[in-house]
Amino acid sequence: MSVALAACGEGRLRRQPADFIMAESSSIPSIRPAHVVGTTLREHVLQDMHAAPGATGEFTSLLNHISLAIRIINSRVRAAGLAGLLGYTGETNVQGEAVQKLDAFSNEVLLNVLDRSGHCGLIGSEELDDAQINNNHAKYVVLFDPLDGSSNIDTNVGIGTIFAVLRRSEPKLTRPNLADALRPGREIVAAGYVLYGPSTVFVLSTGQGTHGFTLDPAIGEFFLSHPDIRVPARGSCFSVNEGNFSRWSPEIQNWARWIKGEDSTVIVPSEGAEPLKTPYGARYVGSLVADAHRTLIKGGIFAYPADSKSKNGKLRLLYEANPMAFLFEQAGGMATNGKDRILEIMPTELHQRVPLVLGSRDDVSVFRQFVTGERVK
Ligand SMILES: O=P(O)(O)OC[C@H]1O[C@](O)(COP(=O)(O)O)[C@@H](O)[C@@H]1O
Repeated sequence: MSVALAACGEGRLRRQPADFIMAESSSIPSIRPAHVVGTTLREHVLQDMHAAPGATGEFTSLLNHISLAIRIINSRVRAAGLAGLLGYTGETNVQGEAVQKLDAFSNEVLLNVLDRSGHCGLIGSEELDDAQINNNHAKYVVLFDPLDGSSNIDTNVGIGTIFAVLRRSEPKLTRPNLADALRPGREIVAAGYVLYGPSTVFVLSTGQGTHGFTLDPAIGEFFLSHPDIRVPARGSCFSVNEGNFSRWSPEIQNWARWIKGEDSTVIVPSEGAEPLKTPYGARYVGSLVADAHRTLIKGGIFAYPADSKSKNGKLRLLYEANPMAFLFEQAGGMATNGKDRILEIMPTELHQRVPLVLGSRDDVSVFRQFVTGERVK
């Protein structure tokens, strides 16, 4: 790609992609830099911080440290087969799952970088039995799933990292403890996930909408690519592991039959809305991050309900369901356990599981109507 030096106001010269310059050279003084270099994740978070009264910069620094850990993990995910990071460590984690080398590596990177940040009073990870006290008087709690979609690691299918950040109430007065983490999701101050897919996309919310950033591998920087994501009110795809059908409750089986168009009941999700058109298409990757990302962008519904084998579903409340629910709600979507709002659930354990249903408002409302019996057929 050729570059040229061009004026960009204030008399400074700046390198620009030549083909862009040619198009507008007739009005060099009016070239707007924004066209050339997107907003970086760092700048976006800084803008958010400036909007927050009494901000000290610690929050921004914490998010920048998380972004650093993500870029390190990304570099190894993209070359896992060459870096000897495929396969298992031989250990079993607190979930009873065999730990994969990439799980362990990603966990170590996040623990190391968060420790170095100095901003974490407490850290909780899917790969750690207990929450870790880090810096006694630090403000924040970070809870994460270092590598989500483990069953897809060795087959090069989309995997991800998920995290949530909470602010401790009295960091200067109290020692960090588990109670700092066992708080409802509505108290989250930031949540995000990263999808290591065809490109690396970081979806983040600090409570001012949900935004997506794409990593430019040539520069090693995340740039704003999906500003202010809005989940469509309804979609045309459903995402669930139908292999569990026989274990679902009759209500959820009814919902599945309906959404596949096996029964022709016409459903109008809310007063005055258009009827929902079935059958929906089926999409299921088996990585929460990949299935949730598609649902966030295109709409529709993702569900990992409870079943006769896993009474509370499979996914973990604190570092899978809560961060996803925060991001979806900030994008105008919905997240429920089938009855209650995920972000209202009061946690009792670090690794507790919860049924998770998230997606478009119309689609999730109908799921809830089937589960609550408001709608049988
Ligand atoms: O294979 P199943 O039972 O459909 O479960 C898939 C679900 O389990 C998970 O892999 C659990 O997450 P981890 O890989 O982090 O343990 C989710 O990403 C995914 O949605």
